Amino acid sequence: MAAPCFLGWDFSTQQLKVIAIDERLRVIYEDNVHFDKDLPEFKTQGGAYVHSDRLTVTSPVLMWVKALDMILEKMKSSGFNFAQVRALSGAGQQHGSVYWKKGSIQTLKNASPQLPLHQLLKACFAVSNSPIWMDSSTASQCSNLEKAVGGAQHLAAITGSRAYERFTGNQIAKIYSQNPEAYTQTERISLVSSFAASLFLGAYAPIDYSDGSGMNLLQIWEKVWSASCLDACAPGLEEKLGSPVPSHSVLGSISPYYIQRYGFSPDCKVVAFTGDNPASLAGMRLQEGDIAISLGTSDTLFLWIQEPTPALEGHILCNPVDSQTFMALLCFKNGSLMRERIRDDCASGSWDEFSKALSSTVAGNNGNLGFYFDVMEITPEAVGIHRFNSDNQKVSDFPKEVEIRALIEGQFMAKRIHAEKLGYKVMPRTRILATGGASHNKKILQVLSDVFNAPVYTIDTANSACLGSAYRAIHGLVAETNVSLADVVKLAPEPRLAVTPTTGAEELYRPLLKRYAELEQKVIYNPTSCPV
Ligand SMILES: O=C(CO)[C@@H](O)[C@H](O)CF
Repeated sequence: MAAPCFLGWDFSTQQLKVIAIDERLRVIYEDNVHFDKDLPEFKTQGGAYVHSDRLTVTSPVLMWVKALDMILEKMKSSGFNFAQVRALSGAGQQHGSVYWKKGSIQTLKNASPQLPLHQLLKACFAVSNSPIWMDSSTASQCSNLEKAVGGAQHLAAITGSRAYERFTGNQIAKIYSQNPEAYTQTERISLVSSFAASLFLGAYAPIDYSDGSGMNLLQIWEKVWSASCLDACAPGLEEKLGSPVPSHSVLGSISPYYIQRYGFSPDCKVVAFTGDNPASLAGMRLQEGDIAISLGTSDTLFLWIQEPTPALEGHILCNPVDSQTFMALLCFKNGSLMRERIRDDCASGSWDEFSKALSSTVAGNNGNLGFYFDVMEITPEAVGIHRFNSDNQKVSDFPKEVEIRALIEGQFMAKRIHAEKLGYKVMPRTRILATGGASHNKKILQVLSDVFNAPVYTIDTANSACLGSAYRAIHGLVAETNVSLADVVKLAPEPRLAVTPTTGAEELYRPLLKRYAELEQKVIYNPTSCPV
């Protein structure tokens, strides 16, 4: 009898990833399908289409379906034994939404194992290009929603966030107003996470509390849909969403399609999928007092919170591993794509040269500060590139190595400033847990450690959302017996200490952080006049 294993999936912005772990939590298989490279027929950039208005951003839903076909075929041809999979769970980029056309439930349920999913489902989506988290085109829907519930702070108090353009309720409202026929033709609306779970379940999977907290629709305290928010977005929405469930829920057994086509066991359980960031929290085994930083397409900061106070900035979500507590999330849209653009422009596309530039410039960059937002930034709302010299004078450019340090110091000072605005205190026991592509670069992590004056740890794999999903697959099988995720993952590799703060870092960055916060007020996007 093959040793049992557990699968974790991550339907992220740029790729689909899978990780298999055994009962001792050792990684026994990893694979991915990169959307741009492996599915060139969709012609995406970074897995998405940035539309000509520079605000609308979508991804083709059939690309995600075809990526799953491809990765399962890669696993099959590599001889992966699907029969050993006891349970699977997964993650999806948050806020994105999928619109299942009327009648699709039958196609899902009766999928013929002779055909790949992308052929079976090609007529199942009322909206072929799903809005995703990088979209900033729903400002009018956001103001309508806030007005309907009594203002931004009220909406934050109910749903954990004020209205954000990328949040799903506002995206649904836009589709309802601009494409009413598609909305009428829609029998089910999924998040990317619950859409992915539906593919494995062969039925519509429910939205989990944690990813559902990223929609401006869920009352995060009672964990039910807010009627006033639903009504403000579109009619008949509750029926299209279905009821939300705790993130550790076992949704059922895997669909017969996978048993017949790939040899999965009929006993393989599907555990609710969740958002990529909540799954990362599980993958990094975040504890209270830690700050987790996911350095991915977007840079995301998140912390474990017992008693949140929702604010006009950042987000409070239901905690994916303990539905009695919460997590706080701060998203910085200009993350790895911004770092890659500066690497290309200032370090001839080489991370080695990029790192050398960080080594050759002094901490604090002689007072030069920069704000780097190629796309409309979320935290704060600002766009464009803004450089200031040590006298706070705006300058049009920096020498290449100064530009590189200004980018990295600016990105991390913004994170500390906005985390402390959420009421987070960097304390002596604070650990920074870094994951994502840039967490492999020690020079970048050294700047992070110095700006926060805290040690930085990394986990063995940058795929924390994937790993967290595999951990949650195991946890789902025992959660009803009140076993905590921490108990389930105690055999997992400990986070590894990567760097500690340079002596004097706190004194050096304290005045710079103050200047950065003041200058940030000057670059905030003000639609009535062009930013500074
Ligand atoms: O918008 C975000 C979180 O609010 C991003 O981190 C997406 O989840 C990335 F997929």
